[in-house]
Amino acid sequence: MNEIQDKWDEILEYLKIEHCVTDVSFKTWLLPLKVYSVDDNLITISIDDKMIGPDSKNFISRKYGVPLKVAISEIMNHNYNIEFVLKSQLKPANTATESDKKKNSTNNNSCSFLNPRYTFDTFVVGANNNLAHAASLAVAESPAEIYNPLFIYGGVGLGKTHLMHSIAHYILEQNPQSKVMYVTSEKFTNELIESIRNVNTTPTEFREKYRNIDVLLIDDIQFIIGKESTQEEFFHTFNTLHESKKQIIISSDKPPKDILTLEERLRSRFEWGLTVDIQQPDYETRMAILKKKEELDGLQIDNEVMKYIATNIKSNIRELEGALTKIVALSRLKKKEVNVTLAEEALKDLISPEDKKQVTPELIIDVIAEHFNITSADIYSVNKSRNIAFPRQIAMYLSRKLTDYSLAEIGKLLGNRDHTTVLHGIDKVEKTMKKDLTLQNTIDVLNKKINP
Ligand SMILES: Nc1ncnc2c1ncn2[C@@H]1O[C@H](COP(=O)(O)OP(=O)(O)OP(=O)(O)O)[C@@H](O)[C@H]1O
Repeated sequence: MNEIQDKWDEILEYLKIEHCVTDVSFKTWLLPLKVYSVDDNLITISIDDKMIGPDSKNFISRKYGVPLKVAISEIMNHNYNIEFVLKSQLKPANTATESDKKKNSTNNNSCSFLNPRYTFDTFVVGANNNLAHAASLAVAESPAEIYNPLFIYGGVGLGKTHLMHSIAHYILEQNPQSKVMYVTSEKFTNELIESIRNVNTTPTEFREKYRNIDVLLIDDIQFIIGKESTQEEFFHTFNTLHESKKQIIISSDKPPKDILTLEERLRSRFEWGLTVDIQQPDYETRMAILKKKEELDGLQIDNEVMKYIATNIKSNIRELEGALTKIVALSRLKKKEVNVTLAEEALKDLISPEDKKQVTPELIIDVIAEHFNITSADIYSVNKSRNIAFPRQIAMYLSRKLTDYSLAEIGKLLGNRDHTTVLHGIDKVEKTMKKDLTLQNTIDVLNKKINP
């Protein structure tokens, strides 16, 4: 096992060169593969399905199964059989290799969550985002030298987080020692609240964590609006980092001048560097983004279907990508080929004539799933593990608060549960919120995401 693990990077590198795998595909498909176990002649390889989706297993074994076997045999001088398993189906204790564990412990304070798919290579540049892209790349190449802070703003789902993660990946690739911290403003607020209450950390530790770094990326700053102590703390964090010539990158849904309730001293600081925006993509860019997703997901979709999606979904790239995923899922479910008729059926709820989004439990569930980094299917399922059960209870609570659905209807939607289960879920969230300020903050953020 150890021998194979030691040579794993070499095996992947061999495969990359021998099969002319592009950098993007290599990062997306091969780097997340880890040796889980070696039993006699069988190597079990885990796939990080949370990062690249459960469908990736078929694709990876079809496309890379044989080349990987050959690469192992070349480097190890021995023939092994291989099998792929999804990481989510493994016991947590077994999933991390020793080197993973080491990496996690040393990187604890930096980028605990960076999506490996969000890199400059996978970011499609169009007229709507070329300035934001160029500024982000410039900052990634020369942190704290040109634009400090870099302030990126734009509407929902237009690529702000993707660009921020790209900057973080790039800086870490160039300089792995660099202390890069990516955080949402919600997490920043929650950690501050916890530190004030001495839960998990103290105020001094909190300050040290955020002030002793080289690069701070703070996403969705609009969620600290109206939170006075968070604004105050962030003001001091900003000053300390800026004075010591550390790079700060901020994202928001609006430019600083339009964030009306933002304290003046923070607003003026946000405008010290460069402010760039991301607009809605034009038709050509939407097509290019769909093509990129098709390539990354190993799909082959009829061009007419791509045109149908790009013509009808204009304002949100997350929805554009989601539309493609929905069509593919429906085609698999119904065992029908992907064509425009199927696309019309799959997207009938998404493409509404008034183009006005209604708040429904389904929308609430999608937002919650994305927020907690689980899937909507998890929330609908019968899975009772805590990391899913609690977001499900939040879905019950918000569905009741924000829609006209009855307890029974919400229960039916959420895995055919009884109305008393829903009532219990709502009660649990309400009671927890009374004593837990971080949950109050999270619910507040979710509310704003659902009703931007
Ligand atoms: N130019 C692009 N090229 C490729 N993919 C993109 C591009 N812009 C956005 N995406 C994809 O669209 C999805 C949504 O993007 P992202 O999460 O970065 O948006 P956001 O602006 O941060 O949204 P929010 O306002 O909800 O925080 C992601 O899957 C991202 O990879």
